Amino acid sequence: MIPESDKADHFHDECGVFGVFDHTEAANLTYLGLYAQQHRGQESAGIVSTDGKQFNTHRGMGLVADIFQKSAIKELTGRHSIGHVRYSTSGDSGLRNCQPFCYQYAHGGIAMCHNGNIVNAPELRDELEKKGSIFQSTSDTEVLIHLVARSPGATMQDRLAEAVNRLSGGFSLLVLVEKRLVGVRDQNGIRPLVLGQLDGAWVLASETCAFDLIGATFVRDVEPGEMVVIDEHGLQSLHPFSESAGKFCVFEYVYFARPDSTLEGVNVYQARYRIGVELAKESPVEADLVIPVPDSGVPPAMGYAEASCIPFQMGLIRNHYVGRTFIEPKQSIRNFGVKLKLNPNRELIKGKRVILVDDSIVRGTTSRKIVEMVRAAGAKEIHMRISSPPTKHSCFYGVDTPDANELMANKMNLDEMCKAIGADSLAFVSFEGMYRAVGKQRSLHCDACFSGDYPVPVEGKRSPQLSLLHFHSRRSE
Ligand SMILES: O=P(O)(O)OC[C@H]1O[C@H](OP(=O)(O)OP(=O)(O)O)[C@H](O)[C@@H]1O
Ligand SMILES: NC(=O)CC[C@H](N)C(=O)O
Ligand code: SF4
Ligand SMILES: [Mg+2]
Repeated sequence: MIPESDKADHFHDECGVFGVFDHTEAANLTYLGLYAQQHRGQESAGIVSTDGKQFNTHRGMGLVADIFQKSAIKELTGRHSIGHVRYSTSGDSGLRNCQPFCYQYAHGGIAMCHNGNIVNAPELRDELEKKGSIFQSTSDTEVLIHLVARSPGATMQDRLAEAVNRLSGGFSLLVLVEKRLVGVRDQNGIRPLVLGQLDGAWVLASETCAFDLIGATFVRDVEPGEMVVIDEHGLQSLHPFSESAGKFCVFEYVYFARPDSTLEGVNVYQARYRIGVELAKESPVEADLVIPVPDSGVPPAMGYAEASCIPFQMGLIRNHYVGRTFIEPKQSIRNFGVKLKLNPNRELIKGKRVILVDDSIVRGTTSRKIVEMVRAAGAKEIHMRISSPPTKHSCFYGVDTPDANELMANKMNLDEMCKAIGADSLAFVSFEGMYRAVGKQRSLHCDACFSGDYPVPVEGKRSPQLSLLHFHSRRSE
């Protein structure tokens, strides 16, 4: 298990969901859909399937390929299935909080999973416990299941709509009942959810890269505030929430989503590349090489290099067989972890003025180490260029982030940050440049971690990470 104190070193990927209705290979497809979305969460994964009567569940800690052996998938019978890869934001990362959750209630079996964060989950849980609810986990998802179970609504859609209307936060969720698959995107559409078709069956996923792997056709994004209900009669689109034009997370384009995904009509790779172009126009500097910090820095560095007519070179080589830096247990080892993961190519760098391009500076641990390594490899000058505005605030909508006071840009101005990471110059793309590159109006996006403008109120909230745990340990003191 990942020690909680060490998890929030960077902004980390969120969760990924996948669902399929009425396909002979439902569980296999879900396995592949999760496999393609592994980048969105590596702590745990799970699949629930049903034949319309009985529900089957398999969940485990770790990576999709390790959790699901052939035998486990064989047990996941039935033509309908949902699955989840998790990076925790509410509740610890243990097995009890793995998704999907699957329960029996007054109306039969119900399974549920989501990507996002229910900001008012602690308050709702408190209220539910006072009414007698007993929880098996510390996850925010379980709060929603209780709300659905207690709802007096006549149909599943009514019960779910009533429950979801009580939630505050950002979430894309999948619900599987005996003969229905439901996908819901919160009214701001903060987290992604896409709809596709395969062999006549409907599929839902966080990102289109999941459809590419299984050969499904992308149909459309689920709209902000939309509930799609899929059953034997087809797909029904409902809008049970108050209208909103949407506030899709702009960080999906900057970092979280896979570059080969297209979300809300924008290809992620192209958006990143164009941010690099904007960055080069806004913050040019004379240099010999443009070097990306792999992997996330590659597309913006390519854009920067093209726009500035400075050669692009892979001056930092990444070892892809090393675990992500955030799972290292101690600060001393974590620093060592950066060296394990990235190694400068001395022959390229020696005596050169280099521009390093990365997507974000969060705590600054990575950037500081990289600048140090590149300097030690003989670089004459190091100019750091970042393809997002300074990250000054925590995310409360499904992304694991450090407390705001641990974010470098929250405490320091540009000059201080430049000094702290040891670069010769430092520049971030502007909000205008980022949105020009994305090609959408700023008002259609959440950019709270850069601007502090939270589309859903978060007053009085601590870091979203472990909010439920903190809440409960405080209460038991
Ligand atoms: O605030 P810092 O400590 O400087 O960290 C920021 C870096 O961490 C993340 O990359 P990560 O190493 O997780 O790998 P990735 O780019 O391949 O996802 C992010 O993309 C930045 O590159
Ligand atoms: N990153 C996420 O989307 C997490 C989903 C949910 N809040 C959990 O912690 O399980
Ligand atoms: S706060 Fe940042 S990471 Fe969180 S949803 Fe908004 S833009 Fe995305
Ligand atoms: Mg990176």
